[in-house]
Amino acid sequence: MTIPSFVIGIAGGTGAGKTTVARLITENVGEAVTRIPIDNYYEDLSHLELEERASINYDHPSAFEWDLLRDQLSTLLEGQSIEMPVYDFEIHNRKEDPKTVEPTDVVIVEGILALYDEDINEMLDLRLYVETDADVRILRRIQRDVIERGRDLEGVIDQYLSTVKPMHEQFIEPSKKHADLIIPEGANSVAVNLLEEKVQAEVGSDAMRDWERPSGPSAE
Ligand SMILES: Nc1ncnc2c1ncn2[C@@H]1O[C@H](COP(=O)(O)OP(=O)(O)O)[C@@H](O)[C@H]1O
Ligand SMILES: Nc1ccn([C@@H]2O[C@H](COP(=O)(O)O)[C@@H](O)[C@H]2O)c(=O)n1
Repeated sequence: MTIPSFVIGIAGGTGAGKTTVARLITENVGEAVTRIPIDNYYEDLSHLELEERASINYDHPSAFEWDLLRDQLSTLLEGQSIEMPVYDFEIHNRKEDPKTVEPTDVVIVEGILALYDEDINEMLDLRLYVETDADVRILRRIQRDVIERGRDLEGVIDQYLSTVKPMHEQFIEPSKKHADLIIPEGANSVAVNLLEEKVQAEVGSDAMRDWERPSGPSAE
């Protein structure tokens, strides 16, 4: 594999289609891709009761453990494995056991604030922002949170109006200015096909990577 990996950041509002885009652009390259959902880097809140954890603002940048994400991403880019935390949305906390993640040719860092942090942005080779209308996103979110994340309708609506929407406007939408590409309507087939080709090229041609990177082995 190539070191450092080619790193793609995928940001966008809740329900925009980030995970779907990440899945579609990597589905033909097997294990050459590692996905780092930044949800896994929500602060460890084991010291709080479940009820207190449920009322945290999870859309504010302060909800994330950025130092850990920065450290683990750089470790991965140095070619070493990491013990990535794994998040459980039903208990609003990390699961007990982390997951061992090995370095791969392509790494995808995905989450609402994937383009927020300056240091993380510098580690990204390609910055994507998935843009989908707010009404579509909230409808998707209601469906997902109720079916998959053990929430009730009233709670999803309250959370959306009190934190999700205002934080989107304050932090997530403005992070779009860091994007190299904006993908309208999420998984649109033209964008997905182009990005899929890019991912396959990164997995398939180590030599080209070295040409492209000033800091790559051939530049030394
Ligand atoms: N382009 C699309 N067309 C229709 N449904 C989509 C599209 N993209 C995503 N979805 C659906 O919307 C929901 C949220 O998508 P997801 O990729 O999980 O969003 P995010 O990761 O941005 O929160 C999922 O149920 C997914 O299947
Ligand atoms: N305990 C938590 C943690 C996060 N959230 C919400 O998840 C959203 C981000 O995930 P997406 O897949 O939608 O991008 C974010 O908007 C948080 O509000 C939560 O509800 N509970």
